[in-house]
Amino acid sequence: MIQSDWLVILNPHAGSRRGAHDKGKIMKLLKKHKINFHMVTSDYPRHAISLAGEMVAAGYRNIIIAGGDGTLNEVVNGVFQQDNCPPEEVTIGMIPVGTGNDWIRTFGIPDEYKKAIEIILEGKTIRQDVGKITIRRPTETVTRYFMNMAGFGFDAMTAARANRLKDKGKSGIRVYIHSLVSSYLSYRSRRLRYFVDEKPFETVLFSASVGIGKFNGGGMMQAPGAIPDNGEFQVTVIRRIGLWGILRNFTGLYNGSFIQDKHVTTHTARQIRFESDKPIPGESDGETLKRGHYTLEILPGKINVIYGNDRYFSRQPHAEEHPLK
Ligand SMILES: Nc1ncnc2c1ncn2[C@@H]1O[C@H](COP(=O)(O)OP(=O)(O)OP(=O)(O)O)[C@@H](O)[C@H]1O
Repeated sequence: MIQSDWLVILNPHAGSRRGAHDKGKIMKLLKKHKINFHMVTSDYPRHAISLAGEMVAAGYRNIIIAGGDGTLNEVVNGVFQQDNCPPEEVTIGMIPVGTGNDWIRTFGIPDEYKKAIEIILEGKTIRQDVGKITIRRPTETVTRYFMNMAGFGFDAMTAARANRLKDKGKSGIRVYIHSLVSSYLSYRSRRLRYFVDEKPFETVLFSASVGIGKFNGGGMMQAPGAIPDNGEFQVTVIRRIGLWGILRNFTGLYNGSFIQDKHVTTHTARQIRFESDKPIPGESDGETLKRGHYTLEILPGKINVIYGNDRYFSRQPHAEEHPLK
């Protein structure tokens, strides 16, 4: 039976355990705003994947995520791995509890519980594109989905280090700055072939980002041209670059102007494939990926999300409204 209540999936670990600390506060705010809901919590890493699948099977179609980008990523992977209902029938709202909270930046949702809940009540939805990653490894092929951005090379090494710091209880922008500096000291750029809609390119890769949303790394605009409902990724490829090059572009990373640097190439793509002799590190929505050869495909207009403002949308016809029941 289809449930009319909201399902709230709360990650107690998000935001360096802000989820656990603020659980009561979030429940109180939801009740105050007269939102009927059933709350479940993720008890261990990746638990939200199976929870989302089970809860969709139990009839929930409207899901509020109280967590960060990693929790959103897990829930969407759960929605795509089940076959009880098409992802297009699921609507996602976000109460940002994470550290970076980068997905909300493209969707005009403030990093504040009360305002985020008011936006959920307003109920404006758009069907956003979803990224599908296929990782080919010698022993297996793995599929993952993402909602915001995937990164390869330096970006992924930084994300992995940031996750380790978060696990140690560190929080805030310092997590990203610390990870950036320590990754730079140990990272080596690698020769890499990549194919944009099958057109071949070769580079010595420092870092690559594949964006549906524009931001990652706690507010860096790594894919300034990404539009979440236009059926295309924006791909940003940074060639080998020295320390001075990074420092010179640091402000530009936050306002997107770094893409004008001579070390940077951008593409729009429906599919992108990365191949290297030694697999490069990868991440999607900040979650570390297994290493292998990566193929990323865009799945246009696949899941309904509640947004605050539409300034970054294409407003193409497939960005249809999906009224909440
Ligand atoms: N009960 C739990 N104990 C430990 N880790 C958990 C638990 N539930 C979920 N996780 C893990 O918590 C991690 C972090 O979640 P999330 O990404 O939402 O928060 P964040 O890292 O603080 O935010 P952001 O990604 O926006 O920076 C995820 O990798 C998830 O697998």
